[in-house]
Amino acid sequence: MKLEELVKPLITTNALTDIPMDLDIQQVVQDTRQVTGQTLFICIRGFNVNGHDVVQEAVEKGAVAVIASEPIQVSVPVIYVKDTVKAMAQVGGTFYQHPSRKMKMIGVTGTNGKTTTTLLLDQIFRDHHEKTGVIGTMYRRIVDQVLETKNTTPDILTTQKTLDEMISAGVSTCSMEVSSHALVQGRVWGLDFDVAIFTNLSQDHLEYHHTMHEYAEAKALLFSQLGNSYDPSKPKYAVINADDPYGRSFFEKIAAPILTYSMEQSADFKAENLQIGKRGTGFTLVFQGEEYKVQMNLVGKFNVMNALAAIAGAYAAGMPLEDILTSIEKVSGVRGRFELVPADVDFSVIVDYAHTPDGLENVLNAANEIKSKRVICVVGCGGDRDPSKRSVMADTSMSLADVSIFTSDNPRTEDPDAILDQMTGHLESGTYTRITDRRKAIQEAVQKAETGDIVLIAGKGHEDYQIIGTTKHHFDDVEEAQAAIKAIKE
Ligand SMILES: CC(=O)N[C@H]1[C@@H](OP(=O)(O)OP(=O)(O)OC[C@H]2O[C@@H](n3ccc(=O)[nH]c3=O)[C@H](O)[C@@H]2O)O[C@H](CO)[C@@H](O)[C@@H]1O[C@H](C)C(=O)N[C@@H](C)C(=O)N[C@H](CCC(=O)O)C(=O)O
Ligand SMILES: Nc1ncnc2c1ncn2[C@@H]1O[C@H](COP(=O)(O)OP(=O)(O)OP(=O)(O)O)[C@@H](O)[C@H]1O
Ligand SMILES: N[C@H](CCC[C@H](N)C(=O)O)C(=O)O
Ligand SMILES: [Mg+2]
Repeated sequence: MKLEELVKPLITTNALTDIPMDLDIQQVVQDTRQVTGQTLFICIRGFNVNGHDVVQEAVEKGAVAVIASEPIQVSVPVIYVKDTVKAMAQVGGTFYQHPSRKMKMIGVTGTNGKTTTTLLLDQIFRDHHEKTGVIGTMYRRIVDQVLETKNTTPDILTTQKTLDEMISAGVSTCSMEVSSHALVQGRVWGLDFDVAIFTNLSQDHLEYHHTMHEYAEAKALLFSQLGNSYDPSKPKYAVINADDPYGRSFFEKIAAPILTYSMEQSADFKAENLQIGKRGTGFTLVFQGEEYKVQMNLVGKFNVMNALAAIAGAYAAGMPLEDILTSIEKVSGVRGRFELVPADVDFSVIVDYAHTPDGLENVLNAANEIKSKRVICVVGCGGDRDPSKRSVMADTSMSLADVSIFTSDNPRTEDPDAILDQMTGHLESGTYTRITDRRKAIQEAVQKAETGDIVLIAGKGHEDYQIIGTTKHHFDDVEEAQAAIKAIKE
C-alpha cells in the first residue's frame, strides 16, 4: 500500500511537501522487534519504553517512514501527528482494510466472565456451522488455528492483522474480550463492533484505574464506541447485565438499542427457577412472555449469567432464539473455569480462574451449593496487580470456605511473602494455613481432603505457568492436583 493512502488523512496538506507519498509500505508496526523491510514504524510512548527513543533501531532494521509525536532525528521521512496512538488506530484500519466491518464482531467487557461468555458465543456459532474467530485471554483463534496472545485484548495492529487473517479464512463471526486496559489505551479504537456485552463490574485493577468510578468509565467506552459505526444502517446492540448497578448506570449513556439480561430484575432475557447440580445447571428462560427450559453443562449461578449474556449476544447478532438454545445445551465448560480434575477419589478437586473478590465469592458460593461436606480453598493473589483486593479475597475465602489455604499466585516482581502478609495480616492466626509454595499448598489441601469435600484451587485456571520475577516457570494446577492425588494413593 502507498504511504499516501495510509497517512494522508492524518496530516494537514502543508506538512505533506517533503514526504515521498509513493513509498511502498508492506508492514505497519509499533515494535522495533517486529520491523523487517518496507515498514512504517509508529512511535508509541509506553509505560516502560518510549518508542521515540528506540526509533533508530527501527530504521536500521528497515523502517522506511515513521509516525511520531515528539521530535526525532532519523534518515527516513517522519510524519508528525499529535497523538500516535490515535494515528496507529487509523493507519491500522486503513492498512488492513477494516476487517471488522466485514464480519459480525461481538465485544465482551466486564470484570468477570468475559472469557467464558466469548467462548460460549463461539460454541453457539460453531454449532451452526459458522467459521468463527476468538480473541481473548486464552488465545487468538482463527477457525481452528490457535495463536498465542500476550494480552487479553492485544494492541490494535495485532488485532487488525488477526481480523484480516480471519477474513481470509472465511470467518463470519468474531467474539472478542475487551479489557478495561485496552479501552483506555485505545487498543480497540476503530473496530466496528455489532454487539457489545457488559458482564459485570467489581473490584479489580485499581492499581491502574484508581477508583471504581474511573474503572466503570473505562468499561463504558466500549458502548460509546458502538455509536461510531461505519455503516449507520447496520443494527447495533448493547447487551447489559441489569442485575449489576454499574450496568444499569450505563443505560442512559448508550445510544444503541439495549437488550438486558437478569436473574433479579425485569429484563429482556430473564432466568428463573435455577437448579444447580454437580455437573450442570437448569433454569427457565423467560423471553417475550414465553418460557423455555434450559439445561446446560456449566455449574453455578454465575455461569447462568454468562449463559444469559451469550444467549442475548447471539440473539442480538441475528441468530433465532430456538437455534441458540439448542446449542447452549451442548456447550462444554471452559478450560480452567470451574474445571473438575479427573481423579478416582471420593472428594472433588476443582480448578478455577477466580482472581477477584467477586469471582472468588461466586465460585465459592457455587462450590457450597454442590458440596456434600467441606470446601477447602487454595488461593493467592497476583503480584504487580491491585494490592487492595488482597485482604478482601482472603476475607472472602475465610467467610465462604470451610478451610482456607493461602498461597502464591503469580508473584511477578513482588515478594510472595509480602503479598501473603497483605492477604493475611489482619487475620487471627490459627484460623487459616499459609504456605508460600503453591505446589506444597495444593499437596496440603489434597492431604486434608476427606470423603465428600471439595478442594477449590483458585486464581490460575488455565494458566500453565507461574511467573516469578519476570520468568515464566511451567506450572499447571490440574497437573499439580493430579500429582498430589497420586501421592496420597501410593
Ligand atoms: C500496563 C499495560 O497495560 N501495559 C501494556 C502496554 O505496555 P507498555 O506501555 O509497558 O509498553 P512498553 O513496553 O513501554 O512499550 C512502548 C512502545 O515501545 C515499543 N517497544 C518496546 C520495546 C522495544 O524494544 N521496542 C519497541 O518498539 C512497544 O512495542 C510499544 O509500542 O502496551 C503493551 C502493548 O499494547 C501491552 O502489551 C502492555 O500490557 C502488559 C503486558 C500487561 O501486563 N498488561 C495488563 C495489565 C493488561 O493489559 N491486562 C488486560 C487484561 C486485564 C483483565 O482482563 O482483567 C489485557 O488486555 O491483557
Ligand atoms: N459472570 C460472572 N460473575 C462473577 N464471577 C464470574 C463470572 N464468570 C466467571 N466468574 C469467575 O471469574 C473467573 C474468571 O472467569 P473468566 O475467565 O470468564 O473471566 P474474564 O473476565 O475473562 O477474566 P480476565 O479478566 O482474567 O480475562 C471464573 O473462573 C469464575 O471464578
Ligand atoms: N487478566 C488478569 C489475570 C489475573 C490472573 C491471576 N492469575 C494473576 O496473575 O493475578 C490480570 O492480568 O490481572
Ligand atoms: Mg478473560
